[in-house]
Amino acid sequence: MPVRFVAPGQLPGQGGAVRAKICGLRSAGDVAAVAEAGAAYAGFVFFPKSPRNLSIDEAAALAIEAPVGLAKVALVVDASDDLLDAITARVPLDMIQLHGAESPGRVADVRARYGLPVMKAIGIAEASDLEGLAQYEAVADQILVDAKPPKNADLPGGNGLAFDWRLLQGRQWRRPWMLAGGLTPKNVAEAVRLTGARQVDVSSGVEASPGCKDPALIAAFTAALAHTGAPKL
Ligand SMILES: O=C(O)c1ccccc1NCC(=O)[C@H](O)[C@H](O)COP(=O)(O)O
Repeated sequence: MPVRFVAPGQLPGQGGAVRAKICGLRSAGDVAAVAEAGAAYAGFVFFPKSPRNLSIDEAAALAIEAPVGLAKVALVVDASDDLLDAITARVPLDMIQLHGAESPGRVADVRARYGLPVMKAIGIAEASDLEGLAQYEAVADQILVDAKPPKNADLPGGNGLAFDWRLLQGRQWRRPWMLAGGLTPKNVAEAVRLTGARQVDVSSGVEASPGCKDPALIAAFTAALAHTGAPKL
């Protein structure tokens, strides 16, 4: 499978900056804060149960005005082709994030149908959860390694929970990947140090309340990446 989306400095061993994805943006102010902080990716959530959910029209307006160079990611959960058709028709995107129980076959289908890089989220709570990762590395452009949600949680992600980062130590990766789950300005440098992540994703940890991003926390989050031993973006 050709890798269609590999930004400089993201493959293991290549060095470079640690890139940040700030997920769950809902306003032009959020997008401006993310761009100002030097984040690499902006995430828009299409999941009605989420406090970060936004309509296709709202996302289109934000994405169209986003600065060049800020990668726009649509996050969906077990989305139908109809929903993805509607999103991709209106919202200028750089990546689709699949955050449900999508099979490897579904990941491959989405990638082929929309011609966009696909990032598959995998929930981790214990070592055995890593076993299924390889089959997604074979079909996805990137992997989002996130905390597994608690049983009966309303949200499959964005719960502000961390997992044991030591589970990732020494792992060989076949694709660019991002670390997520319970990251904050206070703990992200340690998380990067322990896992070797070159990309990190955050939502709750840069919010004043669920769904309300705090520009100061966003800036603190990317500033904290300067203390990871890699240059800030
Ligand atoms: O953020 C949401 O509301 C959400 C809803 C449904 C599926 C996934 C969701 N978020 C996924 C993300 O990309 C988060 O950034 C990631 O899970 C980390 O979240 P957090 O632990 O809150 O930083």
